[in-house]
Amino acid sequence: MFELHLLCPEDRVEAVSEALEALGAQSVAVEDADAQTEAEQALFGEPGMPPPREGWQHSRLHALFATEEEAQRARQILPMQDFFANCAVLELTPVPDQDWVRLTQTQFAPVEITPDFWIVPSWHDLPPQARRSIRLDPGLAFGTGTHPTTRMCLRWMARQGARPNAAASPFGRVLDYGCGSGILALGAAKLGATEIDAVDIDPAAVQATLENARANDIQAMGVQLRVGLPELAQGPYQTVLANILASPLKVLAPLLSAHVAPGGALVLAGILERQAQELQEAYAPWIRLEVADNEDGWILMTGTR
Ligand SMILES: C[S@@+](CC[C@H](N)C(=O)[O-])C[C@H]1O[C@@H](n2cnc3c(N)ncnc32)[C@H](O)[C@@H]1O
Repeated sequence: MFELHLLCPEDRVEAVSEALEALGAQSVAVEDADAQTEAEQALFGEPGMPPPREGWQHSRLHALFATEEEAQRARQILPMQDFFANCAVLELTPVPDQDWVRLTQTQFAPVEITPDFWIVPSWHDLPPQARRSIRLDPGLAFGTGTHPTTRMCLRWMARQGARPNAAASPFGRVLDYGCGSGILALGAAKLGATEIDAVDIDPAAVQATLENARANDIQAMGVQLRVGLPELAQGPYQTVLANILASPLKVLAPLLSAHVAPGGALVLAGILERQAQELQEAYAPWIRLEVADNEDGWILMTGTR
């Protein structure tokens, strides 16, 4: 593999990316050329909505080609194009052969939720102190336990389970709304929930959750786990978990609130610190949300109906 590195202003990123793909690039990655400097710019997009911009003011593009000939051709042809004005080819580098599977695996170590509750990839031994664990490998669906939003939801559940007077299942009937890999549903099962519905708009997430449930023997534990598209969620739940993002969480406020049983808990993640008030306002007709945890600029909001 060979990688062509280029610089582009924001308004050329799309045209140059498309041209690179037309010239045989197998992938094009775009990053902020000013990253780690004073000029670094944050660029957040919400799912289902167009990105706020196509790229950064100074964007660095990395295009991956299968052969050196293809990469050289792109290197020669692009500078002749009108749309390449103000862009530059930086260099062409060979990509060293690597054991990509091993390399990926080394990037996923066991994740500690609490000292005795861990997320552990299948190729790792369980840490000796792990009394409870979720076996989970990175896949197409979001949720490996490495993101603060997921970790805060799991920590919240672990705290409920750890209460001295907690009943056998501290969660009652559980809804994992936007289940991704199913990590929160699996966490709830490992922490004592016996009746769980996990739903997602993405069929790949539904599939991943089913596979991860099998890998964790959830059925053998006597847990009734139902997995499907959002319409599977029906009726009241004692615990409703949703780690999505602020915009969809606001749109979903009436629906999620309606699923929370009287006295039940709503647990929301995917929210940035500065978005706390807008979430409080969106849920105010039904539930008073409070900030229950925070990590790396993300917050966990919870409330009781
Ligand atoms: C950030 S991931 C969270 C995955 C996992 N629950 C976790 O905590 O790591 C958000 C998930 O919500 C799903 N999602 C987004 N909008 C949704 C909606 N309106 N209804 C249901 N699921 C949605 C996405 O497909 C994605 O799998």
